[in-house]
Amino acid sequence: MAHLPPVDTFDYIVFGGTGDLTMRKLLPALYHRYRDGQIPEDSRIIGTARSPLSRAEYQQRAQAALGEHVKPDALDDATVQRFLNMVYYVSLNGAEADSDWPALKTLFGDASTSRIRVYYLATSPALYGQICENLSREDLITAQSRVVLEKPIGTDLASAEAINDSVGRHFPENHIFRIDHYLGKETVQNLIALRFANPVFERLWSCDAIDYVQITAAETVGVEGRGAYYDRSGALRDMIQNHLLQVLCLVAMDPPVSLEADAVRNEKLKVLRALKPISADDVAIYTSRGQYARGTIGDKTVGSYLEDLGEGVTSETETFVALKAEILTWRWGNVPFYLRSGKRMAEKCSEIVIQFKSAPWSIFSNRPEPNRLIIRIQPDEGVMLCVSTKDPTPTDSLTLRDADINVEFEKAFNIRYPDAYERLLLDVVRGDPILFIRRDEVAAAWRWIDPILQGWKERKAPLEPYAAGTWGPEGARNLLSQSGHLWHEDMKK
Ligand SMILES: NC(=O)C1=CN([C@@H]2O[C@H](COP(=O)(O)OP(=O)(O)OC[C@H]3O[C@@H](n4cnc5c(N)ncnc54)[C@H](OP(=O)(O)O)[C@@H]3O)[C@@H](O)[C@H]2O)C=CC1
Ligand SMILES: O=C1O[C@H](COP(=O)(O)O)[C@@H](O)[C@H](O)[C@H]1O
Repeated sequence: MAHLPPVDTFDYIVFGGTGDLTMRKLLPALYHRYRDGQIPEDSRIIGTARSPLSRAEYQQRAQAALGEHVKPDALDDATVQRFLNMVYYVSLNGAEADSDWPALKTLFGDASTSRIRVYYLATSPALYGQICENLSREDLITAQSRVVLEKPIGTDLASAEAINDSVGRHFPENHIFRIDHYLGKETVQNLIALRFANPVFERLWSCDAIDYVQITAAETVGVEGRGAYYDRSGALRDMIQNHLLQVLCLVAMDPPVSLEADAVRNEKLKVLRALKPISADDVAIYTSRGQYARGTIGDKTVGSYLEDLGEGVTSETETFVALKAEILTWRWGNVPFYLRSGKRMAEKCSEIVIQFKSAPWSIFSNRPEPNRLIIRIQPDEGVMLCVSTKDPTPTDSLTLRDADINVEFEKAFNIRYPDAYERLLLDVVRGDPILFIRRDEVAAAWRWIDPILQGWKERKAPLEPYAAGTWGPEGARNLLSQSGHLWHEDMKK
């Protein structure tokens, strides 16, 4: 492995330290970076939550989480023990002024104020403002402090603005890191390299050559233990408002003048602001929403969303959304961007499909299929260009056959692909905001999403059931077929 320069010593204070995200993603990510020598031994990871746990009990939970979420070949006892030595716990209600803030203060002790302090808010966003208020009142925000906000920030534009105002009263914008883990995925970052280091693509990257774009994030899991959160959120707020719109921005933005964070964010913002509004009255034309019913995934029969929520529960929350977005710019005139995301779908797969226009004329006995560029975000990260080649069968005519130019990154570079959080957690310590979302981007995304939510609330588009293990409801197919387009559904191709 190449030498990875260590970051400066830090204290990472995770509010929501006993939660699903911390156990499943944050601790394993920090472990991997520690194992690769990027985290100095005198750094500390301080979990906080209301649960009354001793440090030893929290370390046991952390150890169990590593056992469950880190591959065995990356776990060795000595490294795990040294990592656990960095782990602390403070029982604290982040939302209450009279909670045990002195315990946190004592833990900081007389550590130099030049030590980097990261407050990671992995709780409900409704608590972000109060936590920051308490940190400020307790004088725990130093010049070297940063705050990380998990998504989704708010449930609409008004609540997002209120949260951003309340956090912004205590942290300057350049110390606020709004995380979107899709931006930390290698292949999503690779979009910048693919587009702006390879003129062969960028020259074709517009309505001149591109027919339509599809961005999919499909999951086979249901809501698992997160029903209480998810039922108030739904797929549009959980996945589209943040992850898929961010991916859309990277696909659609103009070349930034540099890789300086604001240069990139300015270009993304232009895309968000150029999205054609979908009014509440138009949701039936531009969107499809669904909720999973019982079905089969692989050879396993799984229950419906309502069954997953619990007996006797009713809900109109969407677990699937597809929509047709349009970007009102010269580059993207008349190029639909189809976005879709759902739970309990046929396969776990996130990908971008760039569908090029057909050849204007064919001299062959069969027509060439239009070229298609598939950027696989996960799993099997890679890029595949589908081209027409000569069929090698010795017939009397020159006929065409489809073939793929396929690069699988993990194989090509012979390296374990890091989880998105591994990159992002250390970027916060480095103070590098390029893969984090600026406040105006959050607002622009909600401004576009709000009327869709309103139209759905007014029931202007049906909530269709779809069988678990399929690609979503009929409405999603109709959304494309009316323009003669098809979803890419055989992800292996
Ligand atoms: N889980 C995931 O995969 C993802 C989650 N997120 C976001 O991350 C955040 C956390 O999600 P997740 O981990 O799933 O949620 P969980 O419900 O699993 O965890 C919530 C955590 O917050 C703590 N908590 C609740 N209230 C308080 C309080 N008043 N003071 C201090 N701690 C408190 C809980 O512990 P206790 O009850 O002991 O206080 C628990 O540790 C959410 O914003 C979510 O949207 C984003 C992307 C993915
Ligand atoms: O942010 C979220 O993302 C996950 C999907 O992430 P992925 O990296 O596995 O694609 C999703 O399950 C969750 O509901 C959502 O909150």
